[in-house]
Amino acid sequence: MKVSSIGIFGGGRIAQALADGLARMAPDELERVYVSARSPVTLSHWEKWVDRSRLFSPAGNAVLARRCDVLLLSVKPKDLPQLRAEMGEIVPPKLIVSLVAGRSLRFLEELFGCDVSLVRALPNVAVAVGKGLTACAAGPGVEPSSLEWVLGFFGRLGRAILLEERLLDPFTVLAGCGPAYGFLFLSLLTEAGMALGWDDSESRAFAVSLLDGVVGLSEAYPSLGWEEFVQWVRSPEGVTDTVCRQLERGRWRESFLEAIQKGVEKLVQMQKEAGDRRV
Ligand SMILES: NC(=O)C1=CN([C@@H]2O[C@H](COP(=O)(O)OP(=O)(O)OC[C@H]3O[C@@H](n4cnc5c(N)ncnc54)[C@H](O)[C@@H]3O)[C@@H](O)[C@H]2O)C=CC1
Ligand SMILES: O=C(O)[C@@H]1CCC=N1
Repeated sequence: MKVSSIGIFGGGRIAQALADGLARMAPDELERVYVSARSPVTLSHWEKWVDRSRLFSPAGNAVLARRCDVLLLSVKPKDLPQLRAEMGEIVPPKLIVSLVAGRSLRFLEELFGCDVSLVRALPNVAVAVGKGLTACAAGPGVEPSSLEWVLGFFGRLGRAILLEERLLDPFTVLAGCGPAYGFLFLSLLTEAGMALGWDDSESRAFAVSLLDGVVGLSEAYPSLGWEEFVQWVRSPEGVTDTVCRQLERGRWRESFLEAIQKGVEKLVQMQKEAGDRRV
């Protein structure tokens, strides 16, 4: 599929992560990007990536929808109907790529009609550094070359995989939201360091080095299970053992797994409220 222009509708957090990733990993791609956003402040951020002539307010959404080959939707789920109305007539061939969490291909098909190609892509913010994890699911009738384009686009920003659509919601909670869980853990490590007497920036640097070491070890010993890694450090009756026992008494594992389940329930509830029948 030949793509000359990519319209990004909604230039917020995930779209800006994409732009940063493109600037690092595929700067040529930014030359064909057009963006619309509601707030002038948001648009002014985009001036570091995209020429001002390619930045639009929502009043330009119809122009963008006409002009661009790929229409990438990155507004909040609740803003999708309004955006659709502003986009006006969509004349095929167009490839619509929706990053919107929890809005099914069926819902999008009802919104945009069945004569456009629809792909859902669920990235995470690590696309900003070329380490994203993005899952894609294609609507019926999407040309293999269009799907290949989407996988290639997100593949340049990390890892891109194809999933059955029914797995996109669990994937959203695990991987789309996942960076937040990692940062929560880093913040906890930092807080612990500060409680033990280091200042904020030293503690933060320790926390990052620690996790970097953990990732390095997991890559160097791929056959070891997570529990084996823990046991490597957790000498019986030792200090790590004492800390781990305390965490286990606080049911931190159960609490985390229950929280993930709550995330899935939240997506289901959001879909129901929007009248989106589940896939
Ligand atoms: N933030 C993340 O890590 C991820 C977000 N997503 C999905 O991406 C979508 C966007 O999320 P965020 O970037 O976090 O939200 P955000 O609120 O930061 O960005 C949304 C942007 O869309 C703009 N917008 C709203 N209506 C518009 C319209 N009619 N025309 C033009 N711009 C409009 C808003 O002003 C805002 O700048 C959501 O549907 C979310 O589920 C998916 C994966 C990861
Ligand atoms: O929190 C959210 O709703 C979005 C979806 C994935 C990451 N952020």
